[in-house]
Amino acid sequence: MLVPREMLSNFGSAIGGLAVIWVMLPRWQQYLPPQIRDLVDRCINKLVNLFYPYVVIVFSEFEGERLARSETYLAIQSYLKEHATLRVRRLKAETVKDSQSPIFTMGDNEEVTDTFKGVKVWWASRKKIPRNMSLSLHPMTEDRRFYRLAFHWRHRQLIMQSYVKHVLTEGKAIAHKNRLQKLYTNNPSKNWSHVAFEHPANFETLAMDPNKKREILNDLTKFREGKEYYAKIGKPWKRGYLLYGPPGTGKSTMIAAMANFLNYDVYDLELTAVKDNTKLKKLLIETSSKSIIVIEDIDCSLDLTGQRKKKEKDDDDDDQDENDDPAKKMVKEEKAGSKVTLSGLLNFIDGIWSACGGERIIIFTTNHVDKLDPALIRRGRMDKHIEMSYCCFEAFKVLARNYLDIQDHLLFETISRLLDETNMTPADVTENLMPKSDNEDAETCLRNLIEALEAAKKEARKKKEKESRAQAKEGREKKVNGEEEEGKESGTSAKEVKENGDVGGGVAAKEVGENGVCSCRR
Ligand SMILES: Nc1ncnc2c1ncn2[C@@H]1O[C@H](COP(=O)(O)OP(=O)(O)OP(=O)(O)O)[C@@H](O)[C@H]1O
Ligand SMILES: [Mg+2]
Repeated sequence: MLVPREMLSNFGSAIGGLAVIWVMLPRWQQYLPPQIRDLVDRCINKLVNLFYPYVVIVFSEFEGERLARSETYLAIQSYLKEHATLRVRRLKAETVKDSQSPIFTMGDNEEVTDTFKGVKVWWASRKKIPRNMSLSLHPMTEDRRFYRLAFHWRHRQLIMQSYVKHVLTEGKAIAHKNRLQKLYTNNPSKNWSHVAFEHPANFETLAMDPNKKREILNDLTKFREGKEYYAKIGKPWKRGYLLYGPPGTGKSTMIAAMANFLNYDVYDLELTAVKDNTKLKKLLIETSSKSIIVIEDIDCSLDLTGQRKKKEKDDDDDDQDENDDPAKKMVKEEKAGSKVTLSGLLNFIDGIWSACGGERIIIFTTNHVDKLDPALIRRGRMDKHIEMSYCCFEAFKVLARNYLDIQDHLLFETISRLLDETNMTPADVTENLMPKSDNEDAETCLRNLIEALEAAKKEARKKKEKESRAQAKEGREKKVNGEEEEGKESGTSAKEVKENGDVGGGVAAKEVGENGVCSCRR
């Protein structure tokens, strides 16, 4: 009930006015004995408390010397937007930075009530117009807006210790939910620049084994809600994921789905554009909480694999290609310009980064997990290793539902058998499931997929046969070479023996010499 409180408020103000008069007139007071003065003081206090038993807290929109917009005010605004705006008649539409759409907040001088653990509180949105209407460089700060929270003094403890904290936590969560997600990228000239992150991937549309998917979702949920848990076990609130698997199995799609699920920003870290370890530290320190830091194709990014020698050799082999391919040349030049090292990255993940902020996920992706230095991906750094593999039947069913709106079909059995017999990435499966023209219905798409699977199976069989022929040929050549070697060795000894024979006995030397020639021929 707002009215009685307002009436009380007015009456209380009158009593307060009397109290002020009393305090402001020290000349009267000096003629009274101190005991009487104390008594009058106490009575006036009691009277004020009796008629105005409310405590009022004011939260201003701008604070500090530089009049920055108060985060507390913004959190309260978000909280009230969610909990109270439906009950007020006058609303204000505001465009807030990083928010997806204008937000509707309580209009000036509106009031609403809220209840917390059975206790009622009163919120009012107020505006103070300065008397001096002089021109200002900061016109928006001229109108001093504030929220006024009133509650009975009996609940002072509960409101100040729990309710305000609850409003701020919930308000921040609401603001975070409504904000625009961002995708940050780094480049050599500027640390991070960002665009809106608008990837449509989600776990519903991600094709993979449902049990594995559930496990990942549980892991992410546990992480997101794990603030207290991480504090309890004394571990920084961070988690590393390694996604590995052949190209086109959904590693990048999985990252986008994770970001959408958690509503986190994404920092796509391009290591080849980072000059050295110092710059790397600076970049990572600048990341905000509630974010995913991604290093894609970590095995290709830099010399992080600990296989420098081999890489150098590969690079030499690539020299010829680079002459033809300017893109390859550019990558090589970028790598040559970057001095980020494996130890730099590891030190950072384990060291200083652990100390700054929380709620960050780091993800590495690779096509060649076996090439990575074990130090880089050991548990504790990369806590969870997720294999993204070729399309299984369960994953296909998700794709069929997404692309063709079908849950079941007569051709599913054939597809299931073919998927068991051959490897096809989800990317290739999706390509076949997409209708190429308006005339293609679901069945045509499934038949296209069957055709592609059969072709892939044939191709794989041919490749296998070719490989086994090559292996057999190699084996035969080895055998022949081995025999020749053996023969040579026997021949040499024959010669030696022959030489010896010339010294010692001619018949024996001839016999052995003949044997040697035979063994070679054989
Ligand atoms: N598991 C999947 N679920 C749904 N769609 C997928 C999946 N895997 C691949 N796709 C489709 O294939 C396309 C390519 O997949 P994506 O870029 O995620 O593969 P990747 O594993 O990151 O490949 P690379 O190793 O080459 O980076 C995606 O845009 C998506 O349409
Ligand atoms: Mg990728």
